[in-house]
Amino acid sequence: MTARILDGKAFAARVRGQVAEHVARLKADHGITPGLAVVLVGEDPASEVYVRSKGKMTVEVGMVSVEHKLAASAAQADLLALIHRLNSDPAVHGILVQLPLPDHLDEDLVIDAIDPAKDVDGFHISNVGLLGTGQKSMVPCTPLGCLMMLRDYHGDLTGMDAVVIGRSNIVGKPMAQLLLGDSCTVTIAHSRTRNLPEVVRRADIVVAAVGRPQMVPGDWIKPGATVIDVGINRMDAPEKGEGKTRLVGDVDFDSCVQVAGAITPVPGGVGPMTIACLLANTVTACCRANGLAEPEGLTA
Ligand SMILES: Nc1nc2c(c(=O)[nH]1)N[C@@H](CN(C=O)c1ccc(C(=O)N[C@@H](CCC(=O)O)C(=O)O)cc1)CN2
Repeated sequence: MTARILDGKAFAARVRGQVAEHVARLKADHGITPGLAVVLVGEDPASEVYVRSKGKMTVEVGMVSVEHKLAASAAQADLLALIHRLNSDPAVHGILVQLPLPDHLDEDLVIDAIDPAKDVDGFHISNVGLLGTGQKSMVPCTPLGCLMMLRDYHGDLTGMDAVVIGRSNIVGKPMAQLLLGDSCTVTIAHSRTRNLPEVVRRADIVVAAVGRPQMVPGDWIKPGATVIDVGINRMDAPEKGEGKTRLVGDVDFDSCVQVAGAITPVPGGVGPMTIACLLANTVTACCRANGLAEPEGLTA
């Protein structure tokens, strides 16, 4: 058996199309244009690429994009002052601080300075608590994208056994909460989990988010299971030429694709959904701020 490949690039394009339609309606019916502010501190090359893509796609769906670039040496007080300004700017409905931050900045303090209603990353402690208690919240973009893909493929997830490998605040924990919210039986596994292969073999849904290249081999996967690969690991690829690299996920695609029922590739799987869901969250935040109906199918 060869698994069905879940095409995140095409799915993300559809989500962006839905966002664009909603933005057009907000403008036409209410004269409101959603605005997203992205803050980049320093010159991490990958972060620069992601921030550029976010700005470009924000404009493409008809929203206003504001970018703030701070030097790598920026003081915490200056970053917090910028966030406070954005919090009180009525034209800004979503605020995102690109991670990782330089080491001298306190990530928790910075994230918790963002107005929870504008926290389109869903990382603020208030949103974490709301999600954990099953209340309306802003939902982290990558797990939201995974959930959308799973719902699209399976329809109802009720009663399915899901194993999330990885316990990060950004992906593993919120992913587990979302799957629980959809009535899956959820296990969070991690590097210290005993008998990890056996635990993973029980799962109808495997979400791999550990940040270890190709860690999950095909013989850990139950035949027919759905495998969602959140890993984005850049590896040397001398076979492509000197100094060349390639991206691999946290699962060994070549062996897993032979056993799984469905699988997301890397690149082109979950990654593109992250920015699509950021745009979806910005429209949701804008609607909530204005007391308007939220876009259907774009929230958890
Ligand atoms: N504040 C945040 N910081 C970071 C987040 C986040 O959600 N919020 N996530 C990641 C980076 N990220 C967006 O910021 C992101 C990562 C990957 C992709 C993506 O489309 N990946 C492609 C491959 C791209 C490539 O060739 O390098 C794919 O998987 O197909 C989009 C966004 C960390 N920081």
